[in-house]
Amino acid sequence: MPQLSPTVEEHLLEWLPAQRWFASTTAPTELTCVGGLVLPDPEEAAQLISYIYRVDENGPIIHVPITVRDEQVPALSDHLIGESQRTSRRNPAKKYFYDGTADPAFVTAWLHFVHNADRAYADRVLGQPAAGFGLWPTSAIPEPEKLAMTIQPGEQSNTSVRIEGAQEPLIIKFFRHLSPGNDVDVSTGLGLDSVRSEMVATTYGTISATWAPDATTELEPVPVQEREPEDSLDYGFSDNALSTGQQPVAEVFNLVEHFAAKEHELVTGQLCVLRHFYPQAQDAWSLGSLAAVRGYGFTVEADELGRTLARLHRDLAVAFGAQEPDEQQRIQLVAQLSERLRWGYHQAEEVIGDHRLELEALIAELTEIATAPQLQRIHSDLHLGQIIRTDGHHWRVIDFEGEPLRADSGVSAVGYDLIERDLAGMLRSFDYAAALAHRVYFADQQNTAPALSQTEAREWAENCAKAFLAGYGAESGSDRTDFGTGALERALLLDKALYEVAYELTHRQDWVHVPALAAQRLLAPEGKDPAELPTPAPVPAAQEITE
Ligand SMILES: Nc1ncnc2c1ncn2[C@@H]1O[C@H](COP(=O)(O)OP(=O)(O)O)[C@@H](O)[C@H]1O
Ligand SMILES: O=P(O)(O)O[C@H]1O[C@H](CO)[C@@H](O[C@H]2O[C@H](CO)[C@@H](O)[C@H](O)[C@H]2O)[C@H](O)[C@H]1O
Repeated sequence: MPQLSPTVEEHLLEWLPAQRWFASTTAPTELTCVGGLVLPDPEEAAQLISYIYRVDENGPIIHVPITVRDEQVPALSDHLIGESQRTSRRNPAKKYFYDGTADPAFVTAWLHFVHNADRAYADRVLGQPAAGFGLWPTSAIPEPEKLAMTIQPGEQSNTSVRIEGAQEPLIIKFFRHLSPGNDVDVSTGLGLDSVRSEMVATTYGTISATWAPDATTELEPVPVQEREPEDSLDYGFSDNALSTGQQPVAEVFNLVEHFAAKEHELVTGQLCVLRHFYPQAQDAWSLGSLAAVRGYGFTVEADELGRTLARLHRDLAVAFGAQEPDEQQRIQLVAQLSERLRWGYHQAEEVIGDHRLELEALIAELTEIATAPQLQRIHSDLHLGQIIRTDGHHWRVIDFEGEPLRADSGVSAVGYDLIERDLAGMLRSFDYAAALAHRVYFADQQNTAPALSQTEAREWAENCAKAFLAGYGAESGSDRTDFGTGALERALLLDKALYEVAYELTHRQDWVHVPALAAQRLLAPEGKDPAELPTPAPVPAAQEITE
């Protein structure tokens, strides 16, 4: 059997570190295929493969859709993963590997798999349409040539693809880092849809898949090394085992046998979520940071954002329930928060300096809290970038996946979490927008835009925070004006700031000073003016602002 040289994995080991979503500080050395899906290409122009890989021996499980083509596609040149040569002397043709999320052939096949509620590999991979998507006529999904699709730009943890030209605009988020169990982004969207919440974009479906996370033997889901021309089948891909029922389970994909043999090692999770897309949407980070950089106020919007969050919390409580924590839950909650604080502090100490005593004093205060607030499903990684303004005036919340650096995010040890965590997330975000404005000011004193001095930046963030809390209070009927004064709220603000330091150390080192300064302030010894604390090094380069 001819092989391809380099192999797809060799290409991916080079390609992955350059992908924003891959987010690893160390280069991967090994990829083990632990699951996947081969989709049929009706035009038979490409092999459409969704690989599920384990990175290195114990690394993350990642999802990598690719297409394999015989010829280069100029329109996809920015998404070429690599090209390989067949090792066959008789037919040394080339193969081109593309990022499947950028290839209309792949995306169309993916949409059909969800829409048709297709099944593969003895039902271990399932297309699951929701909210009537399965009732759309097949013709509502355009042919690949007519599919207008764009990969969402920006700093995403996954890969989101906007689709226009279908019956309705859609957005598919291809999850990149997979976790077993019900994906919290998918389940939250479905739960909110079930109570007809207007705070989110309608969820249209998902694909569930099974993989063997600890597989020691490489699965061979995809014979990228095609058969010799004289073999009875050219590729073997056209007869893969999808629910179309035309073909028997293909021997080309050994997942079924592997699954049967190693049932105990299998886990199931989701590969994507499909939702309604709002083409004119603007996210609150773009709007807020632009306002800050221009020196405009943002309090009207901040008030609306507060009201939006209150409505979201109300709908989440209706969809998933809420409860007053009992004594055992209170203890568990404090223990979990303390653990998170220590984790964050450990990550951040090098940047923020020694504040161990203040941290332990805060943790001691936490244990004194007699009653904890209500627990319910929350957003859990809320910031300005997670709220979009649609239809000119309606705010909706997106991306319920939790904090990407935490495995337990979104659903705490007690099942639910504190709404105050979301409030803290938003206050931190106003601080970031203000810091961006100060950074532009600082980086370019000649800047014609009226960006903010440090004092003005603080004021801008404080005004936004006040308006946001007032909006939240008005809509929810609970006064939040003194948010941030109690131990629990200070702990949640600190928890977020420490997490952000860890996040920035991994992703954007030139932002680290923003949460680091906030953490220093939150940990400032009582009576000590935070301004006296050491200020992290200034950032020379201005962040590009897009309107
Ligand atoms: N339904 C939607 N309509 C319009 N834009 C959206 C929608 N969902 C997401 N977006 C945009 O796509 C981007 C990526 O979505 P998000 O769910 O935050 O992905 P990630 O988990 O990769 O960060 C967001 O910044 C947002 O601007
Ligand atoms: O949107 P994600 O789920 O990928 O969230 C992660 O990335 C965010 C940055 O894109 C990060 O947010 C931090 O930076 C924002 C400005 O870019 C700021 O508004 C947020 O307040 C700040 O936390 C988020 O923490 C991280 O989980």
